Amino acid sequence: MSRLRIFNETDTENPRISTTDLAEIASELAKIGVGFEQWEAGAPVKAGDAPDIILDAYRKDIDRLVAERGFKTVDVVSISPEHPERETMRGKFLDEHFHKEDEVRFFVDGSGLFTLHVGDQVYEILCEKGDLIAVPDSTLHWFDMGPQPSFVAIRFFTEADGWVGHFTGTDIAKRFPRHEPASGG
Ligand SMILES: CSCCC(=O)/C(O)=C/O
Ligand SMILES: [Fe+2]
Ligand code: NI
Repeated sequence: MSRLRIFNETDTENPRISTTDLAEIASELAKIGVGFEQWEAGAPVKAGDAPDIILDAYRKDIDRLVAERGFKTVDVVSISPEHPERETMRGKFLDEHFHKEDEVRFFVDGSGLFTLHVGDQVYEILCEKGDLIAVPDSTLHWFDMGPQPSFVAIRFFTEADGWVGHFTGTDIAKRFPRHEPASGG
């Protein structure tokens, strides 16, 4: 279940808001210019599937979004818990950074934890299958796929170069919760 928690940056343990209500999540995030929508993610794809399979399965949605918003590049991050490079891939996004373009991601399987640092507030968003999130350019943030990653996200870029992160060098991300592994068998 998708979830939003909002913290003061000085209190990493007690969120001042915690909600799984999708309308409330969208409305809180809209206040900081972040788009949060639910899209149908019914194609039979799973974490670890090859990017081409994902792109073929979601071609219609991708083409629509590209036509509407003028994206130049689309790629896929698809990682299962068995991925041999999972630690390296996890480490790539774990520290505070920003992009010089909006960060638009459509989760079509699994989950991941986005955390945004806006002013003195920290917005932790648990994104799940079916969530489309659009974070404005220059927003400070980090992303945790967890130690046993299991997700597929389609990424949309307005820059031809694709993913470019600018790291701030702060340690704020280390002080906030990480993505907890799913419990149970
Ligand atoms: C959810 S897709 C992988 C993470 C990513 O692209 C990013 O920019 C995290 O900040
Ligand atoms: Fe990012
Ligand atoms: Ni700050």
